[in-house]
Amino acid sequence: MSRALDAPDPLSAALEPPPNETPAERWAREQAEAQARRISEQIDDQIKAERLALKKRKPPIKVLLLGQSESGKSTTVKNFQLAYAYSSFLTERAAWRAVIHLNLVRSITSMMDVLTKEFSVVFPGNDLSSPLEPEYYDDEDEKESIIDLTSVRDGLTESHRQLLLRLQPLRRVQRNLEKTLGAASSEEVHSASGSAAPWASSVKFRPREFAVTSRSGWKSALNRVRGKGDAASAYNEKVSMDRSQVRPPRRSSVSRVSEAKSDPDDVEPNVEHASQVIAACADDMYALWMDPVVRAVLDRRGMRPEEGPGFFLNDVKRIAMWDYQPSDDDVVRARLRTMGVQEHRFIFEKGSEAGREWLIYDVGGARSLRHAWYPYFDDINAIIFLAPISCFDEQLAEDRSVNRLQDSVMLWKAVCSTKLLAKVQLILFLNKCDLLQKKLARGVRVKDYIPTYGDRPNDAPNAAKYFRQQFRDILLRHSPQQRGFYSYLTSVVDTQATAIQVAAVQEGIQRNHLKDADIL
Ligand SMILES: Nc1nc2c(ncn2[C@@H]2O[C@H](COP(=O)(O)OP(=O)(O)OP(=O)(O)O)[C@@H](O)[C@H]2O)c(=O)[nH]1
Ligand SMILES: [Mg+2]
Repeated sequence: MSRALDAPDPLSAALEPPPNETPAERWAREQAEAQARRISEQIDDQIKAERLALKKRKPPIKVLLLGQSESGKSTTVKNFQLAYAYSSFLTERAAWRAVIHLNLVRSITSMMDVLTKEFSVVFPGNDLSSPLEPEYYDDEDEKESIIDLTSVRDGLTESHRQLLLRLQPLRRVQRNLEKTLGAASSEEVHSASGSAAPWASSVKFRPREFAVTSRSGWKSALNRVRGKGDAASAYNEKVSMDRSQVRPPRRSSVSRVSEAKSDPDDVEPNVEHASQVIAACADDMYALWMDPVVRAVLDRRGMRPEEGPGFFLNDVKRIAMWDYQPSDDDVVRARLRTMGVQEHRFIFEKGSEAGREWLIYDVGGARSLRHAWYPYFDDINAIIFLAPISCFDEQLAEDRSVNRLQDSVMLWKAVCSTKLLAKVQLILFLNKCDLLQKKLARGVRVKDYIPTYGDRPNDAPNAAKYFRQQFRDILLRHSPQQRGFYSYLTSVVDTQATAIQVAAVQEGIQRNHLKDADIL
């Protein structure tokens, strides 16, 4: 035992200063040791602070946007982006150009479809067939539809027929843009539409079981065209000097546009080519939209592009320009369908909630996509439910036997009565008030579609009040436990008015969340 104590301790031996250390060496060694100690203490402090911050970190507030297709959910997300994440809004803005071009072209081709039906086949293949060379057209379908335009009716004249002929290349542009942007750009409705609220009629749904979240949101569609917009504007700058010489797409100009296509090996349809054709068709698109005879035909057929999604015809000249860059308002009004469930992150930079993260989930509203909602119900703080109240006289695209307002009401009732959502704050946006106003002003009567409306005045304030009351009654009657009714009359394409409402909603959700967390 005494021998063991007498033996040199290997640890202290290792820490001992070297033998024969000079005073200068000793000073240097002690300085180095002090510095090492300081660094080690700093690291310890940092680790402690990080641990503390992790403990204190506020959990994100999660908000789910619900409502039928075209109710305005994604447009509401854009309003949140404008208010709280403007830099990410700006980053995406240029990429919306292709979507806006597609929206514009689709309005024109839908009008062309209606007008084409107005011409009947009287003399197929006679002298009135297309004045343009057959090889001008890109494919057989286009040739067929042209040859059918052989007579005139209802005030439509030969000049209208010529206009339609010159606009034919837009059909190919539409197909190419749809192909480039992917499934979200299509408004195609699948026949197997499903019920209003699939989770309410089935017991097989379990929270989070099938959750598939795309963090990128509409970015996946926009990313396909990102960068190409920049290339397009560079190219457009180059050719804009020559713009006065570019005629509407008669054979010569279209072939010139085709030649302008970047690379013969590039088999991908591309947005640059689309914008060349669109620019070349600008005057004809404008002429078609402004033509009183055409408007009368559309009116008779009950077609109102100005009340539909992605309406840009009033801005055709600006949007069809070579160097067009979307404005904030253009982006808000652009229509791109949501597929699946998309997550948007916001981090608040100012105020007492600085650093708080918000997750906003935007869902696809078509009936066939609603089964994907349920997995998000178990872990959510608030739901913003969008009910477009201008749709009282319209049918669901996915099931023509169902009135759109009726579908919203069924959906609201299902959301209110879902037990899993009993404690979730519900905020109702009675949306598209601007369209409601226009519709009633042109004489559409609510009571013709909603008999219970009775003889109340047929104006927007009274109709909105009545609809609000109906939604309120459902919430009170069907909620599993008592909860407040928060509602807003909105037109979410009006970014100024919506900014105020979005701020109120954000504050309301936050207050409710803090109250729940027993902080207030
Ligand atoms: N005039 C008018 N148009 C609106 C309003 N809200 C939305 N829109 C337009 O309606 C179209 C559809 O809006 P979205 O926000 O894409 O609809 P959504 O609910 O996300 O639709 P899905 O993604 O299919 O579920 C867009 O073109 C919007 O610009 C509104 O209050 N007034
Ligand atoms: Mg959407």
